[in-house]
Amino acid sequence: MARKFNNPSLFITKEHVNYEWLDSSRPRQDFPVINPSTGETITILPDMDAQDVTLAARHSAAAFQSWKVLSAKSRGKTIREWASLILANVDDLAVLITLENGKPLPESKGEVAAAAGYLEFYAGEAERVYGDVIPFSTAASRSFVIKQPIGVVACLTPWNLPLAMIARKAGGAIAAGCATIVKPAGETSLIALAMAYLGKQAGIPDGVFNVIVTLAHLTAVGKALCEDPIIRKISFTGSTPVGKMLMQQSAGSLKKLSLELGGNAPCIVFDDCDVQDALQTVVTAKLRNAGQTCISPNRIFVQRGIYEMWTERMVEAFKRFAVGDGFANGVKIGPLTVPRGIEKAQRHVDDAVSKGARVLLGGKAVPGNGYFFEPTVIADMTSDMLSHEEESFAPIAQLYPFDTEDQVIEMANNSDFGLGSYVCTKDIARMWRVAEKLETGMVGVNTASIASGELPFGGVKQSGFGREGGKWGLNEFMVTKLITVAVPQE
Ligand SMILES: NC(=O)c1ccc[n+]([C@@H]2O[C@H](COP(=O)([O-])OP(=O)(O)OC[C@H]3O[C@@H](n4cnc5c(N)ncnc54)[C@H](O)[C@@H]3O)[C@@H](O)[C@H]2O)c1
Ligand SMILES: O=CCCC(=O)O
Repeated sequence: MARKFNNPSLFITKEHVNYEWLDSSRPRQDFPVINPSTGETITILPDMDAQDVTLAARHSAAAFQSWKVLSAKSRGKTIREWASLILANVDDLAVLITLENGKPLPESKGEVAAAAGYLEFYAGEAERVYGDVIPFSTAASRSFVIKQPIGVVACLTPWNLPLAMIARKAGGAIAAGCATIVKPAGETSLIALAMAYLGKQAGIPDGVFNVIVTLAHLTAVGKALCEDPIIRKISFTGSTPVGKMLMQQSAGSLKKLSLELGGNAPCIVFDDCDVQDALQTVVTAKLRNAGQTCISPNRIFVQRGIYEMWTERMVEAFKRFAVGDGFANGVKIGPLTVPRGIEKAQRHVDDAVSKGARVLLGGKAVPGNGYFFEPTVIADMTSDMLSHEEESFAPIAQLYPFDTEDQVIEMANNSDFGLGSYVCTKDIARMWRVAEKLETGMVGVNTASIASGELPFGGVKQSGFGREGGKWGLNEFMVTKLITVAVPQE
């Protein structure tokens, strides 16, 4: 392992994965964590399995009993300390993210800051979980509604924002008074283990934040998390097929679920927009994390009057984004995190070309050991193409011409998915009309910054349900209880 860490304890190897509840003497297979820039093994970790889920769930249930009775202020103090430690270790954590996810180091540092931001927000918001007093319909009783933590929560987190998504899920759950079992994507396990280490240093009690790392036992671990009756809630970010499977597997134990599934974000560029600003917004949003975010503009609709000019300028802008190892200076686009991402990107490009689209830039994987895909611009997309149906999750801008507002709303809503969407226009009335008609959980108007601790993140249709962030996100980890008190009249 060539990278030097200021705090070497954050690089957790097989030997250090040794929780109180883990039976370390039981023989386990190992799995490699791979650097997607080089294809090299960063380290190996123990491949945990369904038995470990059972043990972790029991341990969490015990920890929940003492964590839930603390005041929100007291829990918040520990969570804020956790956020401070995360910020204090930003350089090392960013190295871990770049090592296993591949994104450029400055972007990884941004993700560390975002993760701390989620924790800080939830730490404060938990102090504002208010109840209700119901106006009485009979003089003989009074009714109150309170919120209580739901119990043990399983957080299944993705590889694209491997630290921020843990903070957005587990941060909310823990602030609400729950205990958590985090199952990160196996490809990005190291950052989850580092977060657990810092949580312990901050004073998060044993059992409140557990991590199960696995690659080979993914299916069995996912099933065990869904079926264990101790676990009361599943919060998942990932693909729609996996989300549906988890929902089916959770039916027997009737768990509450939040599913943040794939998107297929429409981005509508009207000819009255500020082209320079819009271009910067769309290009930045598209190429963030090499196009691997669920709110990446996937279908970019550009009004006919500016279509050719926009297309040319987008190509020029994409050419300025250097592709390479996320540790190299000046690199703006790292590799795709998983090799299957390359296959999907190529499938989308080839399908579009076969149906008449024009590739204006890129269009291929970069030869070598890393999982790099060229920044790609494709013009003249149509709704019969594969990437109109599903997100590409790659640095590919897909451009569609359109003529009228009504036409583009129909094109944008012609999707099974509904997570993020974007509108670029200077016309305020149009902004409202279009934003209200788009069938998505979130709309960015002249901005792509739509994710932050205080905002409700989530989708509709096949993009799932439930929200993360804000009071909505906290509520996902709570149950509503009615208390009615008899008040006999004299
Ligand atoms: N919403 C997001 O942020 C997000 C994140 C990752 C992938 N995706 C989408 O999914 C597509 C495919 O990515 P992939 O090949 O990694 O997808 P996948 O469906 O194999 O896995 C997605 C996530 O689900 C987890 N997972 C898979 N099977 C599971 C199971 N049986 N039980 C529990 N967890 C399980 C994985 O660890 C991973 O984190 C991407 O191209 C993208 O469109 C979306
Ligand atoms: O990819 C899913 C989450 C994207 C984000 O929060 O910015």
